[in-house]
Amino acid sequence: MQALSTSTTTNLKSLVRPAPAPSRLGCRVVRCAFRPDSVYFPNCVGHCRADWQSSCAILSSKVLSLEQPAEKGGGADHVAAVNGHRAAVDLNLVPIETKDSPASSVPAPVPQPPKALSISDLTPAPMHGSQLRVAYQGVPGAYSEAAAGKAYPNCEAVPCDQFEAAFQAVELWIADRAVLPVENSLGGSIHRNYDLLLRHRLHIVGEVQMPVHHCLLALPGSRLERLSRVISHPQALSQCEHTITRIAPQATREAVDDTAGAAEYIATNRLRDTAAIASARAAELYGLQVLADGVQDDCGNVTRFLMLAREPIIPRTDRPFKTSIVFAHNGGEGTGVLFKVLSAFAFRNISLTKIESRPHRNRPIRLVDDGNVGTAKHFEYMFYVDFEASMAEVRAQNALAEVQEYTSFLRVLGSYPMDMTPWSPSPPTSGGDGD
Ligand SMILES: O=C(O)C(=O)C[C@]1(C(=O)O)C=C[C@@H](O)C=C1
Repeated sequence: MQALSTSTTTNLKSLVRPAPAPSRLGCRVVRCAFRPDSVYFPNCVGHCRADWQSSCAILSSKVLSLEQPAEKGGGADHVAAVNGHRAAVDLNLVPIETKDSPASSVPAPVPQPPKALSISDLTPAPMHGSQLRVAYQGVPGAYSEAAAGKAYPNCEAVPCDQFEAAFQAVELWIADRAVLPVENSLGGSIHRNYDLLLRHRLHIVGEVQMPVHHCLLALPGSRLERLSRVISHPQALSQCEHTITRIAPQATREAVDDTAGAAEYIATNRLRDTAAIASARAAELYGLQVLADGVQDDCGNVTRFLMLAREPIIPRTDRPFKTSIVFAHNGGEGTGVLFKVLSAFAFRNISLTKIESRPHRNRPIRLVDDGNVGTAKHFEYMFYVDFEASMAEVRAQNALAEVQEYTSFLRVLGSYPMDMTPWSPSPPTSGGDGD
């Protein structure tokens, strides 16, 4: 299957069924300060549907945690019930950019990526029966496709040419879920997806961690010493940097959209001097030979993927949960805000598993006139934090209520079960682990 592209999802907007809106009965309509184009209802929960859902998830979780023991046999996504009350933590504070997304920070691919799928090749999701459709970035054989299969066994994986297309596929009901990488143990964070999480209104409903075992693939008969070029996803290139320098020092590296797409490109264009870093499955799919197996720089190479949906899940307390938030604070509110935020978790014994900062695109720079010493410029940031607690827990609700006091906006991206599957590093093989 060819990959779904952003432009085709945009064209489909007029064809897909819009998400149902919350009832407006009895509510006063007000313009949102951050989003003048949007309306919200002061006596209802949330300024817009996604906020409303996040708030409802928290409210519902409070009801669950107070009134009844959590149900057994979790894992499935449950749609949050609406209870019509105002959230204790108001989550309607995030400015959303309305402009088209800027160009990716990833350098433009040198080889042409696989041709994007025409939208007419996809049936909109509401008609597709019982099989869950899961959008991922890449083409068949990509690690993200494998992650989609791990997250949702027996799903129909829907390839998308860009991360943004995967978000849109879910928003436009072409897919039911998206599975997207956010961080890798060697390459670090996939910043693009952090930015897109904020720009779009999907909810994190789960996570999966996948060991990533890379191979160096080329046309049958190719030789390592004759390679002039190695192409792959930028993350994969960075995860294999030292190994490739060691085994093919003469080869230049070029970034393309995904690992399996690199393999497909070599096969389609019969490129004898080029190799791809991709999975063994990509070698099988595109008829390539494995020149070196296990070319990642460390055998403990693992990528964490998030599962995204239109609806949040109701947080529970019968299994370990993680919650992801994003916040920003006003520069004028004094120093130590980050310290105060972190202490709100520390005092409640809540462990943080990740903290990430990204430029605050709506307000990138703060000017500070510091007495007679001139005007100082500070960069402004959005902070993303993952913590080990469920929003169904009172300590997490209290921590967030406190965080809200220190911040100018705050959004819960999702409260979801932690991936607890046992993991062991991939065995060392011919190519990798040489350092
Ligand atoms: O190109 C792929 O195969 C992907 O699924 C993308 C991706 C990533 O973005 O990190 C996923 C897992 C690996 O870390 C390498 C690449």
